Amino acid sequence: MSDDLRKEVCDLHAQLIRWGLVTWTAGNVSARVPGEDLLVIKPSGVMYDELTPDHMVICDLDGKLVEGDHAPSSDTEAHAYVYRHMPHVGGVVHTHSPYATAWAARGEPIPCSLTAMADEFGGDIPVGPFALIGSDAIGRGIVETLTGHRSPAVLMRQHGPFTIGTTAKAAVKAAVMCEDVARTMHFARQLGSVERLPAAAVDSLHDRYQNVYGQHNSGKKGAR
Ligand SMILES: O=C(CO)[C@@H](O)[C@@H](O)COP(=O)(O)O
Repeated sequence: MSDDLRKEVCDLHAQLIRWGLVTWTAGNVSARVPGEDLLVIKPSGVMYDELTPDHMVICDLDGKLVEGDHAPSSDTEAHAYVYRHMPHVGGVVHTHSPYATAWAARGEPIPCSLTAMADEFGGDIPVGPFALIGSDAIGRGIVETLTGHRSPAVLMRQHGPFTIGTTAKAAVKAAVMCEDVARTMHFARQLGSVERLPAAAVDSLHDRYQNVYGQHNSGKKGAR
């Protein structure tokens, strides 16, 4: 198990704090261990400013602890279920970011009315079913909702956002962008009615952003 992956997952937890996506110990980030039926995730209930790479625990894809001195995150089984059923997913994130969680509290999908939503989500951000914590029920809801959907984010009803990505960094980015558009759409809705973008525009914007935007063609590393 590479210590690099433990450090990467630990550092990504700091991004949840940086972008205001979590309070106290809420939220979690995991990464699939390449080539292994394993995942790396934070320990349950440990303060973010205490987290170190050594705190990160390794679990199998049934959510069972394989390596580590701490009990794994409460959401480990949910993350594990996603990895078992969505082979392209390399990272899963859960937050309680306030604006996205307010949409989840109402059980209302965020309508795709912004070019930024078309770029990152390829359409609305959908709502998944309410599910109790501590089993794979949340994972089932994530997979049911996101399978066949372009969005990397799902608002689990009356709970909060979960995001997926080909890497843990991509899943964190989706969580950051989910909260950003949730906030903007909240203000837009407060001040007036909103209209979805035309489907053809959403397709064009999503394709450009996913395949052209940034340094795709320069061979240079970009933020992505
Ligand atoms: O919302 C939940 C569980 O889904 C919180 O308990 C979660 O955000 C944080 O739990 P952990 O500290 O990762 O066990």
